[in-house]
Amino acid sequence: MRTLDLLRLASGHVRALALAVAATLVASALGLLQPQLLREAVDAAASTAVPWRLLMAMAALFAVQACVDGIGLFLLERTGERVVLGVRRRLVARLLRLRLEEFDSHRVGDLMSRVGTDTTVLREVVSTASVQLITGTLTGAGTVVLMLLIDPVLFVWVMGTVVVAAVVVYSLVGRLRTAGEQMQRGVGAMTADLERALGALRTVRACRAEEREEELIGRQAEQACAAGVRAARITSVMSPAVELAMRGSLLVVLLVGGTRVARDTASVGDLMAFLLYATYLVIPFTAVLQGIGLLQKGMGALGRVAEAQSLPVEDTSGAAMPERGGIALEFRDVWFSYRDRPVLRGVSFTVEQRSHIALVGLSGAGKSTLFSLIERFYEPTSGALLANGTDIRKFSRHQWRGRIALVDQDSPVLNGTLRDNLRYSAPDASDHDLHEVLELANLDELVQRLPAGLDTELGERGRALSGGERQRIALARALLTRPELLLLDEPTAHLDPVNERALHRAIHRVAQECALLVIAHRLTTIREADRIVVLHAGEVVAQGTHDELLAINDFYGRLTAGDFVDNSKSFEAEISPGWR
Ligand SMILES: Nc1ncnc2c1ncn2[C@@H]1O[C@H](COP(=O)(O)OP(=O)(O)OP(=O)(O)O)[C@@H](O)[C@H]1O
Repeated sequence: MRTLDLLRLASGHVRALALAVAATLVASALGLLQPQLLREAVDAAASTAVPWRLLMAMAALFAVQACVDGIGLFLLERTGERVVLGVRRRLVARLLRLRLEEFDSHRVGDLMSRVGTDTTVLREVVSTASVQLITGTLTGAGTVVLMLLIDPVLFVWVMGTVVVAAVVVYSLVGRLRTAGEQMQRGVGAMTADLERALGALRTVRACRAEEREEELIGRQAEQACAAGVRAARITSVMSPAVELAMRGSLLVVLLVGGTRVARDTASVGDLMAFLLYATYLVIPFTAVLQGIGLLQKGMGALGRVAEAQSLPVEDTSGAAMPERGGIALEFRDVWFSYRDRPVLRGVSFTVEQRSHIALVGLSGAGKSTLFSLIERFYEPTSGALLANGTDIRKFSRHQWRGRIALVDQDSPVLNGTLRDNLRYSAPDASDHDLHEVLELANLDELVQRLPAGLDTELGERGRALSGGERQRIALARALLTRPELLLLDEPTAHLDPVNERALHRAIHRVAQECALLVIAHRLTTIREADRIVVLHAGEVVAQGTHDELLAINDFYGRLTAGDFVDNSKSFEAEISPGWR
């Protein structure tokens, strides 16, 4: 099965590979001619003068062999790189499109190590193991035939020792493969942990956890090392066994062949040629051995690459959306579970066109999950989300996401300039559009302050910015697509009162143009809304305006008595199952 996968890897590169293997084979064949010439030269030198022509031919043969060998090697390395390029591109494309559930059950660092380390092992299989196995086998076979032709009796002696080595190798190959697999898994786990720790470096430092992390990641590295050592142990048994067989066979050749020459039953030329072939046999034999070892390691890596390549991706099919004109979104009896844990239970509410709806509820009530369902990161377990009456599952995800925009709580800023960051959602936006949304998000002052304005590099994940600035950049980016439905996760969380008021004005202006669904923690944000949906433990427990809810819902009153973000802990403690 995996061998098939391996062959499939090489498809598309068959010509280049065949050319490379052919060059290496020609080089090997030229090498095989050399002992024949030597034999003739030695036997001729015994009776006549030094045969210069033969010696010149041998020198030329050496030179041509080296050139052809070099060309073959280059072609192979190049093909290896290209095969890996293809694998990496396919893998990256796949990982970027995986269903979000997959990231709940796979570690990002481990997936990354499949693109980096595992593909590097694969390159070795393609560029080294393939030629080692093919040319090693063919050259080995050619050498064997020539040895048989020169002296069959000597050959049988030599084979006796070689068979012993072959049996040792065969018995160890499976274990080498397992060790290779374990090593790659260890490297994957180490990369995943390192990625996690570096991604949260500030927390690591603040918690003084460097040593603990070092210990943990070091342990993963040790596991990879232990598997590597196991592989080395197996190889260390294999290699001396082969070497012993080789040296033994040389001794046998010298002993048996020497006796035969002494008794005049074979010529010195025969013995020298045979001896040279016997030493030459070491090269293909070792090559095949190393090729088998590499192939086993490569199978482990291939397994990991193939597994990542087969993870399910988001379905991109679906009908085109109708012309723009505003979205009215309806949640109709939506149920949803993360794995087997129900998080939303029969949620129903509507976001009318150009309306402004606030979602409130305690931490863990399911507010962000509602956003994930709207973005179609996950699908409801039952029930449906309808846009202007049509189930959103009917539309292509790509088109649907083009009509809505999401500003998350962590508002990530990507690497690059401010302009790159803003245009991330709308690559064709003009500078005029950019300035419009910058003004809307109250960012013009920031642009003036930045040394290179829109072309200032923001650093990885926007480290040079404050939380509020990052949030407003995320908002400006979202607005640039002119969404028909804007999802905001507590947009004023990081803002001071001045900026908060400015952002509220911005939101108010945006709300004239599109529907707004806002996860709100602050009273000021809640009050802005046309209607408030109160969510508790995955259920909509009340809906209405601020004043209506104050009158009818005791929980809502207590929830909004202060800025309940700060008081949520005491609310949670107070709330009993019968609070409604
Ligand atoms: N990827 C996930 N896998 C499993 N459970 C999850 C996942 N994401 C969220 N949950 C769980 O689902 C529940 C609802 O989470 P959600 O993030 O929607 O709440 P929230 O109301 O947005 O909370 P907050 O205000 O704290 O952001 C929580 O109990 C949370 O533990």
